[in-house]
Amino acid sequence: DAPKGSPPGPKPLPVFGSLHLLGQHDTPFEAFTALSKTYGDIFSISLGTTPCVVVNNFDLIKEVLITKGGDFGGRPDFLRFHKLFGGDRNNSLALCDWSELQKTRRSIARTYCSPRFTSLQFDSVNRVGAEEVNTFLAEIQKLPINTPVDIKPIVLKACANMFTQYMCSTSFSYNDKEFQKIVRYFDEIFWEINQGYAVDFLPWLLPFYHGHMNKLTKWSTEIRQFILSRIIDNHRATLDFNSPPRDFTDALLMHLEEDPNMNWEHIIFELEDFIGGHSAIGNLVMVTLAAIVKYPEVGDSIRKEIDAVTGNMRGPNLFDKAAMPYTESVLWETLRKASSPIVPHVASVDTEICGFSIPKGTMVFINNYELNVGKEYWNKPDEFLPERFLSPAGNVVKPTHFIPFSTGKRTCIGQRLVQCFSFVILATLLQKFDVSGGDDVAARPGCVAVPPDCFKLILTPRNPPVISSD
Ligand code: HEM
Repeated sequence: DAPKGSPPGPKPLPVFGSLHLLGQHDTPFEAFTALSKTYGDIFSISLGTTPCVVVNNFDLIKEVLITKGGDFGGRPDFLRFHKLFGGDRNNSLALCDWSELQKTRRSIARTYCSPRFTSLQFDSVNRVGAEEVNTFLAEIQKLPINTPVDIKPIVLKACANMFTQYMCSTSFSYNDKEFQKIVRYFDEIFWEINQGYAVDFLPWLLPFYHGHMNKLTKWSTEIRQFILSRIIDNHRATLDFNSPPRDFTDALLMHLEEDPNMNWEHIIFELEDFIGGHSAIGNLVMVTLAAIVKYPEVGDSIRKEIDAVTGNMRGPNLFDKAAMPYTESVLWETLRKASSPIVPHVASVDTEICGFSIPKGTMVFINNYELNVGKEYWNKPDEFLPERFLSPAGNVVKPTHFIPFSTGKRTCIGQRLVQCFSFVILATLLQKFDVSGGDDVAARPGCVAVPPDCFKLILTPRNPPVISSD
């Protein structure tokens, strides 16, 4: 086929490009869907002076992420990203460009962050999850009942301890002031990463963001100090190179000795990145609870499943997940409706998409919003229907175009931990409590984050029936 040149797209304004077009919708991804109706499933758009391409259907998305994944392994060069990672975004696993180092970092992480069902690590995830939800429940039970309470900090602390216990064999008291502060900073950063800022594309606005950028540096510096003094120092002092690694932290420290391409900074940043993953799970749990408040029948169906599986003689655990497909499908439906954006990719070479030429450096937005809520892909996409993920036989089935964790070489490393820990927190909470709330209980479209200070929830203790689970 003859080369098609650049993809069509709106004519940019000087300096601002087409940034103004994104402001006309609730989320940039809704704006992309609207523009695709005019310009087609692949179009060009300048954001500030950055040349970008947006791909809007599953075939094009597969071409970028899988078939040509090697050509699109870069990430945007936003100043914010540098600020969060010690001045260099290549310290970050999610925001770095593709490299040999990234390949190594992903492979060290795989055993721990994507534990196989029958592995020792999976057993450890289950044990840590079960222990931590007991502490979590004890904290929740201290809260006043039948009145709105701020449960997000408690959910986040439970998630943080699940991560630090699993990855670093260390956990913290919920009353520990330093721990509380660090959990809050991680959550601020998660919220921050989920926002788009004009300064990302208009770097000359930087002077106006001076205070903001300093805040980012402060949060990340304090987190790093905490991880060093409260986690790593002790591991280094007790590391035994002749024994197998006790956890992910040991594995990283041992790798440092063996691999001349890894340095001390890489280890700290990798650990920080992974521990930070807990905020994503805490926020996902909050977004799921918001859906349960809005659709009480969803909570009732989850409870029916928990009561049947546990007989209410014990708390739910990860080995119950296979027998609780409805509860799992609620999490998938939450991820679909939340439609969390895929981090933009960047072309690392001159290449093509669908015959259109894409010069090196072009930023590529993957419009997964369309995949998650488009009428061509889903029946009644606006409704919250977890059943859509259940087969007639009652098993969880996900359509291939549903990729909330993306796909290809930069796919999310934490997805299995997300599925494990969010399941166990949600099932434990709903076994013991009815959850309700006021009109402010809502999640934003196109975002799996809720603000650090978010809605409160009313927890009413249940007296679950004891059911024979024979
Ligand atoms: C609600 C939960 C989460 C969602 C929806 C989510 C989704 C995603 C998505 C869409 C990407 C981008 C993939 C791409 O660019 O093609 C990503 C990357 C990534 N995620 Fe997650 N994620 C979640 C939680 C986590 C957790 C808990 C961890 C850590 C344990 C984690 C670690 C990562 C890493 C390291 C990357 C970067 C991979 C790379 O660029 O090579 N994520 N995630």
